Amino acid sequence: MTADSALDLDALRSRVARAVDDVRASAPLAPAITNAITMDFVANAQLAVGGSAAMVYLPEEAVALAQAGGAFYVNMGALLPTHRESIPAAARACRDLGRPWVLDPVGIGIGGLRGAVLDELAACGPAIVRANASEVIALAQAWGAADAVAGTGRVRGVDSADAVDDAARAAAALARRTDGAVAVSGEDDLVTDGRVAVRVAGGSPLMARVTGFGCSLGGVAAVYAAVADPLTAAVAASAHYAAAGTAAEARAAGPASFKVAFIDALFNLTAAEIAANPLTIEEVRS
Ligand SMILES: Nc1ncnc2c1ncn2[C@@H]1O[C@H](COP(=O)(O)OP(=O)(O)OP(=O)(O)O)[C@@H](O)[C@H]1O
Ligand SMILES: Cc1ncsc1CCO
Ligand SMILES: [Mg+2]
Repeated sequence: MTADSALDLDALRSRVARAVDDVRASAPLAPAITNAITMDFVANAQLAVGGSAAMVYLPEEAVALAQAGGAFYVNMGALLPTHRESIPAAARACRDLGRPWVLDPVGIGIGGLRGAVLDELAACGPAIVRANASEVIALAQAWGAADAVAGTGRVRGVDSADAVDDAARAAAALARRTDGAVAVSGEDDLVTDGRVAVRVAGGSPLMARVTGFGCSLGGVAAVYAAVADPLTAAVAASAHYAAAGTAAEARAAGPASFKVAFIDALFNLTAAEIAANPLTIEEVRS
């Protein structure tokens, strides 16, 4: 491994620290179509890391914000009829503008509308897919990116039924299919561009006891995608979340106070502290 190799961990940490500084210096707008359950958490997390938030429902407004923003976030958590038009419209606008966008295919497999929308998104190349293990496996299968995968890809509502390691092959295949990055969340996160796999440790089990940590992580990944390449942006978001989760756990009495301490930690951690979060990097063997 050489000093300037893509596998060089010090270089990756430097890119993460620079992304943190760049977001705080430029406050990029990362507009979102996202679910109403966790919308408040998504917007507040985007603001706490230094970005800017704006949520819309309507197709025309989604296209306008795709033009105005540095990157766009699409979260399919709880679909309404308008999302049949607005989500593909936003994704197509981003593709045509060359604007990075982030997809969280929450609850893939529930009902028919999600499948119809995801079929249209397959041609729009998300810069980052951010999801839990079962959702990553299911999306890789839906988009024809993985023939033989471990795990079930069966989502239990919006929670994962699979471990992060079970989604590793599907994530790498999906990243090669989208020519972007895929971030699988869980106890340790796995971020891959199909060539390298970065593991992000740290965080807290309390992050799974509050709804919206994954949704808001996707919104923060979009903020970082406005200033950095997809792999760096996804690692920066996961490392920022893990470091903030570790810090917040030390102050929390339970899930509610943990969420408050977590948003404070997103805001207060230094770029060096975020870049120092436990990371490993390895080559993907296909
Ligand atoms: N046991 C754990 N230990 C450390 N970090 C965790 C743990 N469980 C989840 N996390 C972290 O919580 C965040 C969200 O991951 P999770 O897999 O719970 O997302 P999700 O299921 O999509 O969440 P949601 O749909 O509720 O928004 C990630 O940053 C992940 O690293
Ligand atoms: C609980 C829940 N239901 C639909 S979306 C969502 C937020 C976590 O994904
Ligand atoms: Mg989720």
